[in-house]
Amino acid sequence: MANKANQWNIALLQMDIAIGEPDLNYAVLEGLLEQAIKAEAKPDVVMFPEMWNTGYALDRIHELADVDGERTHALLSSFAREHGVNVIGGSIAEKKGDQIFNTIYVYNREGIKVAEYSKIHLFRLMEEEKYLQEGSHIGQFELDGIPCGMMICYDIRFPELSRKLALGGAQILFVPAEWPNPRLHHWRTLLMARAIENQMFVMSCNRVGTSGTTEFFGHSMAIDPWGEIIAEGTEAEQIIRTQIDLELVQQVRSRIAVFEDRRPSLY
Ligand SMILES: O=C(O)CCC(=O)C(=O)O
Repeated sequence: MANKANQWNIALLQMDIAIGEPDLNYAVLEGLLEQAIKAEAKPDVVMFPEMWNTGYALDRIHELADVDGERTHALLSSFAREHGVNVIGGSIAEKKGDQIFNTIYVYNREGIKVAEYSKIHLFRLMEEEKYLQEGSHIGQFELDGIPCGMMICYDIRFPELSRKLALGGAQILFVPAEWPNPRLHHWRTLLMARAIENQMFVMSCNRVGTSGTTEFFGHSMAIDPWGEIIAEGTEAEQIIRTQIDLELVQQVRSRIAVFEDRRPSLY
């Protein structure tokens, strides 16, 4: 169960990512995880950014990606079990056979992998489609009995996906990202829109730092089902902490009955 009935403490680990240096990135993440767990309000859920193991080193991704996710699994599964914490494992470059996926692993408090999701909309502006394989299913799962959804970065531009997750029961949407300048306005607006239109919590975790000439602005956000930003990161590496009460989802949904008022026969 969540901490108290339906309450979750969430920690968003807004990290910098060294491009093409998995050893460094695993070490940075381990440090942040240790820090996250030391807080007085122990997190129920932790999450990190997109492609945190390699960054966008796409031209060397076949040699750098985590083969069958084994290194990531060893770290995250044992962390989840040791500390009794749910883990939304950001996303990693994952090698399966000769294909590379951009994949999130989700662990429950026992350290069991309960779900995985590979990005289904590949971002052409970063030439993802030339190097990565798109996923073939959506990201729906439960943690502590709470229905959740997940998507990755560019996926938030596709409202049909979050609506499908909401219709499948999701009360909270998790979004790891590497969303760069100059599109802060898009990032904030799209995340708020996904929360408002689906009347669910949205938790996003973006990276900070630079990669070549590309700058990443952080601004990881926790947004409630009313669309209010309840926590937001700066542009520095940091842990953003928030506490949510999942009861709010039903309160907002019963106040404005969007799901009952839909007219799917017309659109
Ligand atoms: O849609 C955007 O503007 C950013 C998307 C992106 O950077 C990504 O999916 O990696």
